[in-house]
Amino acid sequence: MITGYSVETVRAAEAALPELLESGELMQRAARGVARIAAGRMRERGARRVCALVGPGNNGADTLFAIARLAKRGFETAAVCVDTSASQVQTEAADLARARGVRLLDDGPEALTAISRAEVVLDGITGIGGRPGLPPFARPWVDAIRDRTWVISVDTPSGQPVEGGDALAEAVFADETVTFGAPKPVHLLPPTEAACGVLTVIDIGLDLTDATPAVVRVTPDDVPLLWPTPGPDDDKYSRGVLGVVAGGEQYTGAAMLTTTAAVTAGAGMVRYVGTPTPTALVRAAVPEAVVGEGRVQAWVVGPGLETTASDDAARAQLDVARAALASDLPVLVDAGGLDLVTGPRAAPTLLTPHAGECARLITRLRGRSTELTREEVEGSPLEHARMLAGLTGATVLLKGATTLVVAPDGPVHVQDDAPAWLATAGSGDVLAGLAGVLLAGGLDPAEAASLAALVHGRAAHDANPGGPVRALDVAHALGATVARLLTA
Ligand SMILES: NC(=O)C1=CN([C@@H]2O[C@H](COP(=O)(O)OP(=O)(O)OC[C@H]3O[C@@H](n4cnc5c(N)ncnc54)[C@H](OP(=O)(O)O)[C@@H]3O)[C@@H](O)[C@H]2O)[C@@H](O)CC1
Ligand SMILES: Nc1ncnc2c1ncn2[C@@H]1O[C@H](COP(=O)(O)OP(=O)(O)O)[C@@H](O)[C@H]1O
Repeated sequence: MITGYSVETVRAAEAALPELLESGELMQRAARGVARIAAGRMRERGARRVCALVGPGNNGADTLFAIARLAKRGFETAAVCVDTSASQVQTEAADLARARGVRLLDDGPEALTAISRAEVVLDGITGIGGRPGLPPFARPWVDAIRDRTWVISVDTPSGQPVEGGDALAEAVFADETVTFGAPKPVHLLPPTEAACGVLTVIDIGLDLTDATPAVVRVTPDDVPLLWPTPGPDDDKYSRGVLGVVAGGEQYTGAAMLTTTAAVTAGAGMVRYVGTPTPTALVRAAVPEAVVGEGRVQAWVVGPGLETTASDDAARAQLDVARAALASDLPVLVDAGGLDLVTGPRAAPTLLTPHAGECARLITRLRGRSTELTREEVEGSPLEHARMLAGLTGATVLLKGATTLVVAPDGPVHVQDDAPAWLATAGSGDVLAGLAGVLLAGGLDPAEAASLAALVHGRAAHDANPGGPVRALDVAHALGATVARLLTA
């Protein structure tokens, strides 16, 4: 599991090491880590010239100490500084850098030339003390960086919101970021994760074992710990029966995709409730599924569901969907089912909208005439996932290139496991069946959602490594993917 922490938590962990903090040892560990990564990258790229951008705080001091180390390793070094008399540590760092042969430059044309000639730039303008927005003094510096220059941000890409939020176009977009102690929200959350590039975490000795994370990402190592694996005393009922209310006369395939995924992912049993055409399809293609109502441990309501029922069969299916939502069982609500959500439920609830569905549902629940758009949700996905979780009291899995899982309380879960090939019709139906199995197996909605997103993404890789996938192949791959992750 990868855990990210808020600035407040990281600062508290630093403060718990007063000797290392005051002696400057933490900073030296940070600088050593940056220099090691930068030197390796320069050798790899055959680069000679490196230029540091040095802001006024400790982030700038880290970066000066790091470039002093790079000078000692024989690279051609320069540092563009805003004010090295800003603090004692900056003055010390600047003196050391100068003594090691780093060319220290104030603002001006010479500085801009050094930046544009550099093959590698170290961005030390601001770190965790940075407020969103690039400091005005650094704008010309960042503008002077050429496209082909490799940018390494020290701790955080300067100007981007450290606690996560909208990525700012004028701020730094790094090729890689070297952070200290643990990732911060900016490194793990969309859309700012993209501004960090490749992330390396340097261990500087912070103890965060008892700290509460702000962001969590489930990794393959977690699968054996979290996946509901049957024991010798289990039977199909004790493993969890999943009820699926999906598909209609228009979206017939959704029923088959969701039930296939549920069966392949290892449900004890799947009960399917639908209208005649998808029912016939499920009977033919998923013989393991049991058609009709019965006792279940959790429900998936909504893939391909038509909520404007036009005949008795569709109305009967909708009655089951509404009864599931009114029950005290865990329910995953997807696609058409989201139109049936009216407010909080008492039982565990997982909503799985994509950005457009999220926008529609928020607009309806807020009851305002101003319509929230898909683009607004895509631009600020975390904000809107939180808004929907707040409006419904449910856990929200917001789909997209990066999957966000937001519960009404607790850390944000963020999964980034899928190839872009997974953006294909029907893959959301597969995710619903898979996550439903985990709900029926007793996982809480946030765990079920993030584990499902991980396995869904991995199964897409496994279905056709490096190439296009169809949703049904992802569903068929689930069993082998789970086995691989359980036994790795
Ligand atoms: N603590 C430790 O032991 C360790 C910490 N470490 C390092 O310390 C870094 C944190 O250092 P930090 O606290 O000095 O803050 P930092 O990120 O340099 O920025 C503060 C300066 O920037 C300015 N400023 C900010 N935003 C601005 C804006 N938008 N526009 C304009 N100005 C802006 C701000 O101005 P002010 O708010 O005072 O007006 C202030 O001058 C951390 O990221 C890591 O690299 C490591 O060595 C490991 C051990
Ligand atoms: N660019 C992308 N990269 C990786 N996965 C993506 C990308 N775009 C969408 N996805 C994933 O594809 C799935 C699409 O779901 P959804 O939009 O509900 O499809 P459908 O309703 O057709 O089944 C989600 O799991 C989503 O997270």
